[in-house]
Amino acid sequence: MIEVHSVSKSYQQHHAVNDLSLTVKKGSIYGLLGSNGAGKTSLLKIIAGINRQDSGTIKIENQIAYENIAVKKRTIFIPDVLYFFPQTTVKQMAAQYKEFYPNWNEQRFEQLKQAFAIDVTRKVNRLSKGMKRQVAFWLALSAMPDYLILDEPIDGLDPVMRKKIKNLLFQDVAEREMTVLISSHNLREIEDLCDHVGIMHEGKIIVEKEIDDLKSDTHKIQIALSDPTHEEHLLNQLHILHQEKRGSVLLLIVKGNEDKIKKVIQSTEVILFDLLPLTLEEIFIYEMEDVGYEIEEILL
Ligand SMILES: Nc1ncnc2c1ncn2[C@@H]1O[C@H](COP(=O)(O)OP(=O)(O)OP(=O)(O)O)[C@@H](O)[C@H]1O
Repeated sequence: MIEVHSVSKSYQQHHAVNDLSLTVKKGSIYGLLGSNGAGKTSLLKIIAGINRQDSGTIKIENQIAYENIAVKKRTIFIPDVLYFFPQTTVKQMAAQYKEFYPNWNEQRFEQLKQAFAIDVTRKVNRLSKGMKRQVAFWLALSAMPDYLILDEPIDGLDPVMRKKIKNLLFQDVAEREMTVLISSHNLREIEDLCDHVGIMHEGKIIVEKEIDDLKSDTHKIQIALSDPTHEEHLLNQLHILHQEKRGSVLLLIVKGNEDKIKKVIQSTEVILFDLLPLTLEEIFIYEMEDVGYEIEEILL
């Protein structure tokens, strides 16, 4: 489990991370979303133990992460800007990883040759941007980390490779409870990957949700009342995130338990009542509206 408690980090006068707390449960995939400059990289570098926070605590499995070799041997951070030693081949990088990471799995490295299909004798710095990223994943997944921290990992990968890497991540999460924290500025890009999503803005988490809860807890409803004078009474009984009127039809985004919502609506006479599914993007649009933010200004 990764526990971030009240962490702040400033550069000169600028608060990159501002009193931020979050928890990533063991075996889950947490998507950290936010616009450019929201503070994602700053936070990930602190969690990975590369930079030190000004205040607050970071614990990985109850241990302080900063300068903790035991934690670092089980954690891999793939940064947004990759670095490989000059003149080093894929094979030489693998040998260095093998030396540092005690769980390095040579058999897996060999197996993944089929997925990545890059000649191991090639110098990594001469590979294309997307191929370098593939090598970073190849090495990381062969090191069998318990914690994988990924900063904008999908950038530069083609769609086939994205799918392959997502499947490999799912496999490691399902089979050996690897914990993944992944940053992105694109909700659509990671919505099928994560079980938790947090949206970061100006150094803070402004909305944080478990995807299954979110999907089962937010509903799009179309309704037309037999007697429009009952509208106010009905709306007062529901937690409404958004409402629109199209003629006599009300379009509502409502939070809460589906059965309870149905019960409330069925206590009023209706001539139309539909409960429709919502996309994750729609859910976030309304959730953020509810806390006073426009998603378009932060993510899209
Ligand atoms: N080393 C540094 N020195 C000074 N300011 C920094 C430094 N690193 C980050 N910042 C500032 O902290 C803020 C957050 O930056 P950060 O890179 O964490 O954001 P981000 O959410 O990862 O952005 P992006 O999506 O563009 O990568 C920015 O205003 C940035 O200019």
